[in-house]
Amino acid sequence: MTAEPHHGPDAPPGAEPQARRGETEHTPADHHQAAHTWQEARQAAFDAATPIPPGPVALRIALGRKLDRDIVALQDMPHYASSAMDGWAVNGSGPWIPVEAGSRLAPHQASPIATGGLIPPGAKAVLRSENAVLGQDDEGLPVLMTGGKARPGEPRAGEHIRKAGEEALEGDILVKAGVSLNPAHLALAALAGYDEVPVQGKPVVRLVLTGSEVVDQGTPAPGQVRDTFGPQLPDVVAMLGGIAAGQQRIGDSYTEWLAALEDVLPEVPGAPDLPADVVITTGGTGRSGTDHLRRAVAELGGRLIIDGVAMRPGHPAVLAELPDGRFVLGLPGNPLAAMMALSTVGAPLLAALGHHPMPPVEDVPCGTMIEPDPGRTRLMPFRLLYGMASPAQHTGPGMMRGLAAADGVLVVPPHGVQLGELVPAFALPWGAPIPRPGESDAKAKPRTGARTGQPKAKPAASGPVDWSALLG
Ligand SMILES: Nc1nc2c(c(=O)[nH]1)N[C@H]1C(S)=C(S)[C@@H](COP(=O)(O)OP(=O)(O)OC[C@H]3O[C@@H](n4cnc5c(N)ncnc54)[C@H](O)[C@@H]3O)O[C@H]1N2
Ligand code: MOO
Repeated sequence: MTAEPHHGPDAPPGAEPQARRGETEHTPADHHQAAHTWQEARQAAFDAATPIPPGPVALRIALGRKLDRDIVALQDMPHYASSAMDGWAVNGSGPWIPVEAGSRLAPHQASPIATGGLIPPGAKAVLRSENAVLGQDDEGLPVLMTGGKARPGEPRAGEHIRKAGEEALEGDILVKAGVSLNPAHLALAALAGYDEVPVQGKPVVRLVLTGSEVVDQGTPAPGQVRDTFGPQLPDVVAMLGGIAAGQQRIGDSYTEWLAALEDVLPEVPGAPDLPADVVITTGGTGRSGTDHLRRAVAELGGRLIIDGVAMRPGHPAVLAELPDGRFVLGLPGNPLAAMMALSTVGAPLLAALGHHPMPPVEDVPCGTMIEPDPGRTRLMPFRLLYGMASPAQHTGPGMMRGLAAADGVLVVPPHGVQLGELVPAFALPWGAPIPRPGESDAKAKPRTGARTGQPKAKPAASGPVDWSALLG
C-alpha cells in the first residue's frame, strides 16, 4: 500500500525513529538517488547468486529439467522373460496337457498366460489364444491343440516370448547427462525403476502477494484492484527458469509480512521438503507505514543487495538475502513496474541460480525520438514496425495493456535516443528474441524488391521514418 501515511496498528513499539520517518518523506527526486543504475542492478543480481547444486527430484516434477548424470539401466530391461500374447506357454510340440498357470512345464505341457505374464520355467514358446483349441482326449481329459489359423509347427521355439534384456542390459546408458528431460525420458526412467532422477539445480520460487485492496476474482469495486500477479507470475517465473512453488496472499500488516518471510517451506508437489531459494513479494516496496518489506528483512537479519534502481518504472525494486540463504525479491505493487523490476533484477538472479548466462540485451533501431531523462533509465515496452522499435502506448506503471501488446522492452538511456539510433532492448520472457539490426522480423518482411544483407547497424538508405504514429 502506498496510500496510507500512518503506521499500521501492528507496528512494534518504538519502530519509527526519526530516520524511518524521514524515509516516508519520499520525493520523486529519489529516483535519481537509487543506489544502482539499471546495468549495475542486473549485474549485482547476477553476481549475488551461485548456481544451485544438482540433486535428485521426483519424476513427476522432473519434466524439462537438465539431467546431471547419465540414467543407466539398474538391471536388464525387461528384467524377466514375458509373454507378448495372451495364450498358452508351451514346452515342446503339441498336443499339450494343460497344467496350472505358473508351474514348471514338462515336455508336452502348457499353461495359460496373459500378455506381459512371467514365462514359467520350462516354457519354450507361447501359442496365441486364437490359434489354440482346448479339447478332450479319448479318455475325456483336457488337451490343448493348435487350431484356428495356426501355421504348421507353430509356435516356433521362442515365439511370442519377449526376452529379458531385449531393451537394455544392466549398466546400459538410457539417457545421457545434459539432456533436457521430456515425458518419454521420464517414462523410460520409471520403466527402469527410478523414483527420482539427478538434475541440475533450479531455483524454487515462492510468491507472496500483498495488499488488502487486492482481490483475486470478479470486477473490483472502487478502492479495490484486481490482482495482476497471480495470473502471470508463476508462468513468468517458469519462463525465467524458476520453479514457481506456491503463492500466498497477505494483507498489509507487519506481522503478516514477517510470518510470510519467515516461512521457508513452499508447496512443491512431489518435493515437500524443498525450501524456497527465492521469495518474490509484490507491493510494499514504498516507504509508507504499510510498506514493511525492508523492516521485515532487517528483523530477520537479512542484508539488502539492491535497494532501488535508477529506472522507471520499477525503481523501488529490492533484492535482499536472508541469513538462511534465501533471496527476497521485492517487486513494486504497480503491475508494469513489477514486471520491469522482475526483468531487471529477477531474470539475472534466476539465471545465475539456474546455471544460465546473463539474459541478453540486443540493439534495435529506434523508430522514434525519445527525450532525455537525466539520471534514470526508462524501460519502455515497444512494438516492432518495419524492423524499428516504437514505444507502445498504455505503459503507465499501473497498466498492463502496453506490455501485453509489446514485442520487447527498450532500455532507454538517460540521455534519450535519436530517431533511427540503435537502442538496447530485451525480449519478453514469453516473446520472440529481439531481431538483430538488419534481420527482418515477421512484420518487417519486405514484400517486393527489398535488399537483403544490409550492414548491421545501418538504417535504410533513405533514412529512418518515424512509424510510431501507426501504433494503436
Ligand atoms: N510518496 C511516494 N509514493 C510512491 C512512490 C514514491 O517514490 N514516493 N513511488 C511510487 C512508485 S514508482 C511505485 S512503483 C509504488 C510502489 O509501491 P509499493 O511497492 O509500495 O506497492 P503498493 O503501494 O502496495 O501498491 C502500489 C500500487 O499497485 C497496486 N497493486 C498492488 N498489488 C497489486 C496486484 N496484485 N495487482 C494489481 N495491482 C496491485 C496497488 O493497489 C497500488 O495501486 O509506489 C508509488 N508511490
Ligand atoms: O517507478 Mo514505479 O516503479 O511506477 O512505477
